[in-house]
Amino acid sequence: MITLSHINKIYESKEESFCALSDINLDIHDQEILGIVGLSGAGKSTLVRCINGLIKPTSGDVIIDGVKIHDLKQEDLNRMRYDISMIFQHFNLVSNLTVYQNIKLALNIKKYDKNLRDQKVDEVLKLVGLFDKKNRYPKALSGGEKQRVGIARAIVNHPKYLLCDEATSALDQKTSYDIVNLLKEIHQKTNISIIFITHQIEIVKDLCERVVVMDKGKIIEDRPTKDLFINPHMDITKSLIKQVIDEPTHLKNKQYLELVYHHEHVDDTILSHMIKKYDIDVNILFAKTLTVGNQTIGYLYVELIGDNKSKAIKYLVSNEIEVREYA
Ligand SMILES: Nc1ncnc2c1ncn2[C@@H]1O[C@H](COP(=O)(O)OP(=O)(O)OP(=O)(O)O)[C@@H](O)[C@H]1O
Repeated sequence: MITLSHINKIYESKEESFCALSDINLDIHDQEILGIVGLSGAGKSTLVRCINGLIKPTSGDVIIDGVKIHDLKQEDLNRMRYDISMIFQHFNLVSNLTVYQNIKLALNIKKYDKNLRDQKVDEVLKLVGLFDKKNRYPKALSGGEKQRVGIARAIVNHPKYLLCDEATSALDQKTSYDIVNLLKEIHQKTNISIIFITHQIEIVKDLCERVVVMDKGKIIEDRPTKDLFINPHMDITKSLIKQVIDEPTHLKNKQYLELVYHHEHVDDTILSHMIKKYDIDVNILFAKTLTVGNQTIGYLYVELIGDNKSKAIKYLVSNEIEVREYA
């Protein structure tokens, strides 16, 4: 388990001091897939660099499997890093080495004999689907293939934790989802913990069981993914989710209600009951479903017209429909 306890990070320069992380407290459990989302500048990269020991927090502790990593000697910290691998937005491959050699580099830190090395590289190449391209150089690979090499290099030593820093941000949508599916497959086969840092909440929705939202160096929400999509508490989370729902322009500057259907056994006739019971007219503006993990959430955008509007809303809420008013 990784525990972050009261982490603060202040960047000091001659001109100013800037607080990039403020009292971060977080437990990352073994074998979980955790998403860390936030807008640019929220502090995500600083946080990930504290976790892998690349930067030292100004105060607070990073505790990995019971060990405070910033108290370790450099040699012990390096050994600890075998357990924490990382993949990057721009892949960080060595351009004058082949795919095979890039992956083999990661094995140089341990004393494997040549046969075992070849076997391990071949195993991960098959897992990421690049066995037939092992002798290519990075310039002859697509972005998605480069990231597959990055993933293969990161997992070849069987680390316990995989940190992904904006790992899909440089890829198109289809390739991003291919990488997400590959990470899911690796998680299933190896039980590695995955910490996925991104500004793309749509990626997190398919990959992660739990999501932490950061803003201005603080954690502002830490929730199971489905709960976050059903009932986001903070404005930043709401606006991130709205981007995924792709609200049409005709809703801008209009008063409307967002009805969120999430209960598995929600009764489909609730809306028509409400219309009859409270003599309400409903104008349906827009509808959308989102699949979060293996569950579907329905979003319905409506105007309610009638004298019993507030009673009608109470009726919807009592029937397990989340209702949010937008003006
Ligand atoms: N070395 C540094 N010196 C001073 N300020 C820094 C330094 N590194 C980062 N910052 C500041 O800390 C804040 C958080 O930066 P960080 O890179 O962690 O955010 P982020 O959420 O990863 O953003 P992005 O998604 O754009 O990479 C930013 O305001 C940034 O300007």
